[in-house]
Parts: sequence; structure tokens; C-alpha cells
Amino acid sequence: MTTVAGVERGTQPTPDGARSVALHVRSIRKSFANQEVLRGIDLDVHEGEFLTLLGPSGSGKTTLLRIIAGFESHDSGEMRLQGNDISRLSPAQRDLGMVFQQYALFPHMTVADNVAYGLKMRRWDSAKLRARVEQMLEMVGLPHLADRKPRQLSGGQQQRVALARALAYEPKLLLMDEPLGALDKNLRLQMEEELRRVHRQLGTTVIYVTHDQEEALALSDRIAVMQEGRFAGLDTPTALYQRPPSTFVARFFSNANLIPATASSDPGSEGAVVEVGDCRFPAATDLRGDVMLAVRPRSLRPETVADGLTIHGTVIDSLLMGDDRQVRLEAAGVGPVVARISAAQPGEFEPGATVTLSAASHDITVLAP
Ligand SMILES: Nc1ncnc2c1ncn2[C@@H]1O[C@H](COP(=O)(O)OP(=O)(O)OP(=O)(O)O)[C@@H](O)[C@H]1O
Repeated sequence: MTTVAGVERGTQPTPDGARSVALHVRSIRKSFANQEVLRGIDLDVHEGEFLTLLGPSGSGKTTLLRIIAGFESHDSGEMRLQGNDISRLSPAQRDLGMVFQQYALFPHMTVADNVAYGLKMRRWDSAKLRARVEQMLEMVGLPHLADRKPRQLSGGQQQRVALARALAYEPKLLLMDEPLGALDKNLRLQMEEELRRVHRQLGTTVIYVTHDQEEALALSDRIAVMQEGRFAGLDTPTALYQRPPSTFVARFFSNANLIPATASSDPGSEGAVVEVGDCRFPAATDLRGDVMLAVRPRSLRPETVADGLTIHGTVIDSLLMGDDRQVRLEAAGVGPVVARISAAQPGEFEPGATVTLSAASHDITVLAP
């Protein structure tokens, strides 16, 4: 029952068919020395959901995760885990799984003992414990390294052990803060696949922190985009990417170009018409007056369209990126614009070249400025 956005993946419906809420967060506020870093966070994470907190440095992601974990107190608001108020519980009482970038393994213990640690703390009997450790090491592909010490492992292998350790006792909720941040790109992609597979297999509810859009896109059922202590958007990756709710999300999440325009009522229809320079096209929006058009680099193509935005510009630079070419141009009446065009596309895209690019109206989101 996996969908494109993966929303249904691994979730456990309640008898009435709705997905039950694992973590319920309402109106969480937090200030440090008069600076408000969380400004009223509302969030319901569903059973089995993989939810990512995505945002620039300082937007409050780690603070929110630490408050959920119990390492940090909140000033006001409420938090319930599977219906129970956890606000006053210590981190140990909350019993959550955690994988942090800096959350090191115990160096003096073997890999197997690291994975067994949480099970011993919970007094699992030894036969059950051994079977579980074996199963978890199997799951992360490291059964042959059970007797090694952490220093004898690569960074990626250490993160796999950390994941196995956090998941071993089937926590109600797994919190992960930039767990792949220290890994190189290839290893990160490999670990993303691994995380997706493990999540599908176990159906654990996960809250994941990252500032990397691609990582968030690859992993998440839903993404909460954080901006200065608030959610600027909370939706499936596809919805946020294709229909960003604000200019901040458009820029941060899909690297969209933001192009000033004017929207007015279309005398010929119920809808609106958007004007940029001498280009006019119908648009799906209730906004009128000054607006901002969000146009993703990939939506701009070297062709003309009947309904949409057409821009003429001079190429400033052109960068080959594998199958794509990233072209930056200065467009007449619009300003700087970035387009991402197939490298196989014939045509002149070298600096100084004059080009015409268009985006179809259905690929353009009209936003309040
Ligand atoms: N213990 C603290 N004392 C004072 N200020 C803090 C403390 N912890 C965090 N802050 C401030 O709160 C704000 C949010 O920090 P937080 O670490 O939650 O952001 P973040 O989105 O996780 O950033 P990053 O991606 O850089 O980790 C920042 O301005 C930070 O300086």
C-alpha cells in the first residue's frame, strides 16, 4: 500500500479506518534568554509515519526534538505520546529511541553488546536478547561484525549499529537528529536506502531532523518546514515541492525562482490573469494585486508555451551537472533566473547567449509576496 508520497506506508489504521496519532504536540513554546525559538508548534505524528523536520540552521529543529525527547523543557504547550502526557517524564521514562550524529556508540563494548545494551537495561531474558541482537544486526547487514569494537568500523557501519541499537527494543517513537550528517555523499545515499527499508520493515514512527532537502524528499511521508520557530509548511514531499504554501518554502525546498508579478480578475472568466512584463496568462489563484510566482528551475524549458510565462534573457553562466545543465540568466524585466535543462537539449547555452525559456501555467505557483 505504498503511495507515491508514501503517506500510507507502514501506518496502522484504527478500527474506524483513520490512522491513530502516535505523538500529539500542541502550542509548544520555548525561549532562551528572551529569544523565542519555538513560537507555538502544533503537530500530530501518526503511527508508523516518517516525519521530517526540515529547516535552515537556527530554525528550531533540534530544540523541538530535544523537547520531545525530554532533554529540554518547554515553556508552555502540551505533548502526549500514545495518549499519555509525557511533559513531566524524564528522558528515560519516555523510553524513546534516539540516533544522533554525535550520539556515539560505547567504545569499550562490542557491536553486539552495543545493540544489546537497551535490552539488558529492560531486563530481556538472555535467549530472547541474543536472538533479537542477531536479528537487528542481520537487518542492518552487519552480522559478521558482531564481535568488533566501534573503532574498527567505518562511519557508515557505526551509524548502522546506532540504528540497530535504537530500534532493538521497538521504541514507540524513534528520534533522529542529522544521523547521516557526518557521512560522505555515497554513503549517505546508501544509508538513506537502508533507513527506508528498515522503516518499511518495522513500521516504527520516526521524527527525523535534517537541513538537507534531498534527504527529506527521499525519506519522508510528511515534511514540516521550519522557519524561525514556526512551521512554514507541513505536507507530503510532493505537495510541498509542487505547490509550496509560501515563498520561503518555495525557495528553501524546491530552489524555486521567485518572480514578482501582478494578478487581476480576468474579465472573460471567473479566474485570475497574471502579468509579468508583456507576458499575460491565466492562473489559478484567489490573490489579486502584487504577487510572487514560484517557478522551479526544471519547469523552465527552451520552448514557447501557449499558457504560461515566457522569458527572454542572456546567459550569465552555465554549469554541467550530469544529465542536466544549470543555466543562470539575466531576464529582461524579471531579473536573475535559474533554469535546469537537459544536457542533451540542443541549443546555445554558453555565457553571453540569448535564450527564450517558458514555464507552463500549471507548473507555476502564485504566492503572496
Ligand atoms: N541552550 C541554548 N541556549 C541558548 N540558545 C539556544 C540554546 N539552544 C539553542 N539555542 C538557540 O535556539 C535557536 C534554535 O536552535 P536549534 O539548535 O533548535 O536550531 P536548528 O534548526 O536545529 O539548527 P541547526 O540546523 O544549526 O542545528 C538558535 O538561535 C540557537 O542559537
